[in-house]
Amino acid sequence: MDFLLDWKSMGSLFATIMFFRTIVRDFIPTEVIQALKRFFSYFFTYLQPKMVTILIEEFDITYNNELFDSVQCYLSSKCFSSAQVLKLSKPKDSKNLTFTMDTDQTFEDSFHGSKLNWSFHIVEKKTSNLGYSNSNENRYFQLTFHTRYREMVHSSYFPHIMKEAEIITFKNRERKLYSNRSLGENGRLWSSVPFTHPSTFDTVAMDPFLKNEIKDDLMKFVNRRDFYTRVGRAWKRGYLLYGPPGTGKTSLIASIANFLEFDIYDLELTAVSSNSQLRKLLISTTSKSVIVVEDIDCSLDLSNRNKKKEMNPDDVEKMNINKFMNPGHSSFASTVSLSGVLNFVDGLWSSCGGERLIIFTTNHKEKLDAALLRSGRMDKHINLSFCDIESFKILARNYLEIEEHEIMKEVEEMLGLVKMTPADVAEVFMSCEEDADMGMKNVVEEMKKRLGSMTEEKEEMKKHVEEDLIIEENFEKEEEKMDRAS
Ligand SMILES: Nc1ncnc2c1ncn2[C@@H]1O[C@H](COP(=O)(O)OP(=O)(O)OP(=O)(O)O)[C@@H](O)[C@H]1O
Repeated sequence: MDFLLDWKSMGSLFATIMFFRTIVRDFIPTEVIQALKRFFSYFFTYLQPKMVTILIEEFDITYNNELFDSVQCYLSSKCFSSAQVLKLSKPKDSKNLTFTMDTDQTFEDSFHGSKLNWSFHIVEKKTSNLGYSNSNENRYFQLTFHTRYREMVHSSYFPHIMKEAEIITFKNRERKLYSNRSLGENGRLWSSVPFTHPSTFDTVAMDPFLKNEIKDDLMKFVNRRDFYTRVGRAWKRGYLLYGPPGTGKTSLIASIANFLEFDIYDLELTAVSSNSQLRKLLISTTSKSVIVVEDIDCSLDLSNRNKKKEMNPDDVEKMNINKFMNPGHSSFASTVSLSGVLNFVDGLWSSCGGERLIIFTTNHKEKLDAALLRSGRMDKHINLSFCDIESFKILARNYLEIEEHEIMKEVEEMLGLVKMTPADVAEVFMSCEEDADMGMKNVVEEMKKRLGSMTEEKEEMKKHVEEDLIIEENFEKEEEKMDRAS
């Protein structure tokens, strides 16, 4: 019954509509109907939110779209919380797993209170081989947002995405240790392995004040990009680490690279044949890198800037061929000059604005040319010296896991009498297999042994001096006798 009633009311409704439609058609002029239609269409369109859509394709006609990569990186760090289907991967050179959105997935981002909708799509390409990519697919991100956010998206949101992506990429990458020791192999100038040296500012044994000073200096350096641009200087800083062997120069370099999360370029100057090759190597360095030249005094004859190479190019060529045929041979002729090295230190050849820290190490600072040492080239001279009690305590903490010990006072007194490098102390501790008492006892014994041999050496020297004096006296007496006789 209800069913029948329903059908009846439907029929009467339909009849009423038809009746009104006829009245409207017959009695209202067409112009008024058109105007009403326009009004309603405008009214409903106005009520709907006005949206803007931006498409970010992976490849433009001729180039790889970097913004696509930035968006991908940015969204992969965000979409885990809300997207329903995600792809998981581990990119090369990255230490972290990466999530990416799957096809046709959507993600809502919010930025400064505005809602922004992202989706990811793949479509088949209609034309092929025109663009940068050889792939048959066109991958793109679609961003949809209200038109009132147009300006904000352009001026703030995209720059924010690019900055975030840069930070994420930087944090995710595996840092590299680059070395030019395999120069020439595989046609590459640098070979690289992930950088995993464990030395940090906590483990390196040195004066705590100096340590903090270095950290502050490094932080100031990396945060002063605008300053370097303003004053028109290359964004680089030069450190000279000097001191006896085994005092931690290499360990400090590793700590600095770990602290800044920079790559390390280990530049072997003796394997670089010319200034132009040095320039090529430098241009190939990436930003955020530490370029290290160890034992600069042994690398090249850098003591005199004006010294001219007298060898003619044919001799140089012959010697270099000889070196490659016989790697142990010492006659490899490098034409890298001091002025070439100074250009390198001055940042003249650095191709882009990224920050670079140049570190030279030497055991003999006095051998280096003053031009190399002046500030602006070597901005900071860091002296790493023999162990004092502060450095010793850091080593004891690292190797033996102790802060204090009953014979620490004796160690302090002994350190005032004998010279022990941190490497010497570390060596003794290494052999004690973390037995703190044995480590401390052995180190004191080692110091006493050294003190003993120092005393013996002194005695020996004293004896020699006394003998020389006696010989001299005898000689003078003989001369006097001969004078008197004549
Ligand atoms: N200051 C230090 N702090 C911690 N460990 C150190 C320190 N100095 C030396 N060592 C230990 O001694 C070893 C050799 O030190 P390192 O190579 O850093 O010295 P270096 O001054 O660079 O020597 P060289 O001038 O011979 O190259 C390191 O592996 C480290 O274990």
